[in-house]
Amino acid sequence: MINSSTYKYLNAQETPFYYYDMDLLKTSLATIKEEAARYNYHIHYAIKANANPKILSLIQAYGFGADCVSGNEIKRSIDNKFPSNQIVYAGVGKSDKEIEMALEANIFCFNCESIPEIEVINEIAKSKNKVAKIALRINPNVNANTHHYITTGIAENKFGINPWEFDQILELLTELDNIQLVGLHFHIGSQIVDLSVFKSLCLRINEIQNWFLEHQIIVDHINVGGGFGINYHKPDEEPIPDFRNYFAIFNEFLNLKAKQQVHFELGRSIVGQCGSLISRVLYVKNGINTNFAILDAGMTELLRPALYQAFHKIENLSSTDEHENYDVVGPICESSDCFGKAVSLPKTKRNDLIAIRSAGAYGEVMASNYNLRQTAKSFFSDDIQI
Ligand SMILES: Cc1ncc(COP(=O)(O)O)c(C=O)c1O
Ligand SMILES: N[C@@H](CCCC[NH3+])C(=O)O
Repeated sequence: MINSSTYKYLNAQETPFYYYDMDLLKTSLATIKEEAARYNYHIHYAIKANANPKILSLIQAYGFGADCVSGNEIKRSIDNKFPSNQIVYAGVGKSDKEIEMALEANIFCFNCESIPEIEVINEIAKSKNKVAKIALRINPNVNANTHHYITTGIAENKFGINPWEFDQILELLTELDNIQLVGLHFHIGSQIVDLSVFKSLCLRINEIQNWFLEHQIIVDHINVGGGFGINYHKPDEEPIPDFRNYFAIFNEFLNLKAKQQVHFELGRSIVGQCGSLISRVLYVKNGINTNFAILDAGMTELLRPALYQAFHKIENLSSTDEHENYDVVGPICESSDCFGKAVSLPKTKRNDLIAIRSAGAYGEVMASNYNLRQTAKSFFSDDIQI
């Protein structure tokens, strides 16, 4: 929600830009910390959701670890003071160079996604006289009931190790001296709002963990990944997802062994609601069946609608007139450059300020310079002098 003095400040800036409500982020972080503490859960923030340094240093200050998917994300985490021993590193395609730098940085754990990757990590660790701690990222074949493109834990997906490879993995672990198995890791997808999916995940993890126990393997931690979704339709009514019920599911359904820790990798649920993309109307023009509101922001600033037909609430911050329907589009030379069709907005005109809400996760990080666009700036509520 943007009040009138903030509006005045934002309206004086060159658009488009990202605007972050840092009070909301602080409240979200405090809530997560409190709810996770009930069960002694360990939270790693998924840097991929938003790697803006100012956001990272605030998250780090709450004591969370970092979940990374590239060498550069590991570097960015360390630069923003995330302790290396709280950094986990997943990804199906870790390069030798990235593995080397992660070993040099002494990260907490590699979440390994294939047998050849484990062999390569062992080889590189050996050359450095180190022992790499690893967790097995397992593909549990649990349907996340979310958009097809952001489902990661069904058998057809490229992510993780399949259960039919477990015997081979056990053999390998006895042969490799520079690998230490410390965890089992799962991440089945993103924007999951149906909590029963997490119950199904827990039940499947129990089955998988039992297989390992039958083979005399007890790991230190179970990493259940991230994926908890946000309410894109009601960012003001539900600015913070229901972490209490979310964490309670894992407490109820996950069978843990003594001293076993539970790790989470939360991205969207932490930062999603605190960010908005702020843009200005360049032109309103008549189409055959619709009016187009053409913004100065496009899919280059926020790709999600073009890539996944994702819904983001769109608000006209400058007008309170009667509502009309608009197709809200960007300036990019692609027909998919559309933020919403038949969006009901107060009568909209050139230079009105538009907020595209819930853009804190997978917004700024997925921006591109296609059409040689300028990189959008970001503003933070706590920097605004009113
Ligand atoms: C391995 C892994 N962990 C955590 C996340 C964070 O997911 P989310 O932002 O949905 O919480 C992702 C992204 O989906 C991921 O690929
Ligand atoms: N980028 C996706 C989520 C993918 C998460 C990374 N595995 C989104 O905007 O919803």
